[in-house]
Amino acid sequence: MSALSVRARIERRGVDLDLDLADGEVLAVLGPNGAGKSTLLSLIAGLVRPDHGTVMLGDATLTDTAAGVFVPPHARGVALLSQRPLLFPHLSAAANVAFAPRSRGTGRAASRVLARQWLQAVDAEDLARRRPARLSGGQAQRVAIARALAAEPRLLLLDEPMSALDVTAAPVVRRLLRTVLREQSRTAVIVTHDLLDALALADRVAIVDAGRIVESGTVRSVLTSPRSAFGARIAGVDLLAGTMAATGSLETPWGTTVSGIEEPGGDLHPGAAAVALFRPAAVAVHLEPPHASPRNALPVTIAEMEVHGTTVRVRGAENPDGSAGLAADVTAAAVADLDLAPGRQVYFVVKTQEVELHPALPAPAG
Ligand SMILES: Nc1ncnc2c1ncn2[C@@H]1O[C@H](COP(=O)(O)OP(=O)(O)OP(=O)(O)O)[C@@H](O)[C@H]1O
Repeated sequence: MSALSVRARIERRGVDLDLDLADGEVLAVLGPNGAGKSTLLSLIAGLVRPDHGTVMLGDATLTDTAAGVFVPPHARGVALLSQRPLLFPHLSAAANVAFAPRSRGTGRAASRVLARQWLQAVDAEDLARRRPARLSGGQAQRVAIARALAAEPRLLLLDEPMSALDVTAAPVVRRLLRTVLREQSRTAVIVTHDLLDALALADRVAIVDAGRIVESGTVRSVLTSPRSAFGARIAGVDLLAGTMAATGSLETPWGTTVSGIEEPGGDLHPGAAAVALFRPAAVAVHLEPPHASPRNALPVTIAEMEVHGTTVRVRGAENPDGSAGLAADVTAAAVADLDLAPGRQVYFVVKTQEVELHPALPAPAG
């Protein structure tokens, strides 16, 4: 049985989500703005009702539209930590933390003891008497984490918990969350824009795009072998999506053919949805297509160029399907020799054996 299972559709938000989480698993949810990441958390926390669907926490049904079940947020056993620590301004840090056990019916004295323990666990004991107005962003977030944990949730939801913190406070809170999530084997879903969070905190990554989970896997697999445009962008690899035209050959919706090496056992029959992946460092930039060689020559209009140390990343304009333009890493000398500049038409040349072909999820209908 899954620790968490979500199948939920909300028409007006264009969201149709399907997700399972194992006990003790930490899932990082990444995706572009407006993709539906916060909506996913709201569905689990009970802040939003789906039009159709279910949310199960272990064997407890939290939402079931068909059966008319909707457990209110406070009774779900789920704690939500948001970007800004929503502490009660009129209560001290200790009283804020004690509020969680108090509202579950724990006595005043016992709640106070628990609050002290949780503040200790987040290294914020010395802040116990302070009101939120006198806490820094990082300190307030630590207190908010203590309060979330003091509620003894079965599931922790984190909505960009580091995004409102400055550069010195973010690593401290990230480290603290890592300790909390790992040592206590918490089950958690963390929405983030920051790949570092996924690397530091999560076992698995799910990528949400346009209201759907378009990719899910271990942090490593998504970074080394992404299947979605967003996954490719965060992994820093080039990705072209299309369908298999023949063995070892993918065709994009705009008619570009890319040859590559098929994933063994990938079952890439002609017509199958697939992605071609290659590294920007494997791309050479030419002014003319090289003839008669087993290479791909992809026509690209240069959109921008960025210097990274001794290499220059040449980024092509967006692909006709709206996906991110291809990137090539070339030497500064090559940029000078070829007189590369934004607006120039060039060919990105990449050897067949540098291109991996993998099965992809078909594009969502509608
Ligand atoms: N309260 C709301 N009422 C109606 N629609 C909403 C509401 N909140 C979000 N939406 C819509 O639902 C979709 C998903 O938004 P959501 O906030 O879940 O995305 P997100 O991935 O969290 O984005 P971001 O990274 O910008 O926070 C968007 O189309 C958005 O406009």
